[in-house]
Amino acid sequence: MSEQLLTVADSLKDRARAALGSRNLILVGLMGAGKSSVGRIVASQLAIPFIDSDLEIERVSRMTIAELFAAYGEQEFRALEARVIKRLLKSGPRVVSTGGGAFINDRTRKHIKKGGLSVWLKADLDVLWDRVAKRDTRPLLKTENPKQTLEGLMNARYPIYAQADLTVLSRDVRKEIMADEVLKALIEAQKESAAS
Ligand SMILES: Nc1ncnc2c1ncn2[C@@H]1O[C@H](COP(=O)(O)OP(=O)(O)OP(=O)(O)O)[C@@H](O)[C@H]1O
Ligand SMILES: O=C(O)C1=C[C@@H](O)[C@@H](O)[C@H](O)C1
Ligand SMILES: [Mg+2]
Repeated sequence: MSEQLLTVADSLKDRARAALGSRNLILVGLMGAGKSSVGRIVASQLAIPFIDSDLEIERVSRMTIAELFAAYGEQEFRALEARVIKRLLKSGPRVVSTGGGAFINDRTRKHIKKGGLSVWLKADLDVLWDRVAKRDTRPLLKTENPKQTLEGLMNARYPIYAQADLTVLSRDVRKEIMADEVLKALIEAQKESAAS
């Protein structure tokens, strides 16, 4: 990378870090949108801690998400998810990647709205399907026709994800490029709020 390009990359990180301040950045969106993988890169670029709520739930419960769904059902999982996310957002700045259903739950969505700046990674069905079809660990997709189930979740959930503070289109490009797009959206949002 030339010296000039390095400077541009550095200033993107610095400007995004300044725009975030002490707030948390919370990634929301459907399974496969890239919340966990892109969130990790964003946190590393901003040099702040990264936490994935699904992994944190698995750590505190000492069970996998699939085991939690099987043993206690979705409702209990959502209650645990709400408590874990509330706790994770108590201090900042952090990047918190949430599970796909977190923002859909009313209680969890309130914690997220209060706890920082939310970013919806929005992707189309084919991008999501290509990614989630590679692993069968997602309990909600253990159906006769998982692609159709995913489409149903998109239809039901997209109007709710749209309530996030920012939306970034999750395209079929490298995760690093997606991470840069999140940083740019953060800077733009800060500029707009300073101008209003
Ligand atoms: N931009 C990208 N390009 C290529 N592959 C990607 C990209 N983003 C994510 N992936 C891959 O897609 C899969 C799903 O990504 P990831 O686990 O980050 O999604 P998620 O939004 O956290 O999903 P979940 O809600 O299930 O936790 C992973 O295998 C990841 O490596
Ligand atoms: O979309 C969802 O409701 C889910 C997504 C995953 O991240 C996990 O949190 C769990 O499998 C539920
Ligand atoms: Mg994830």
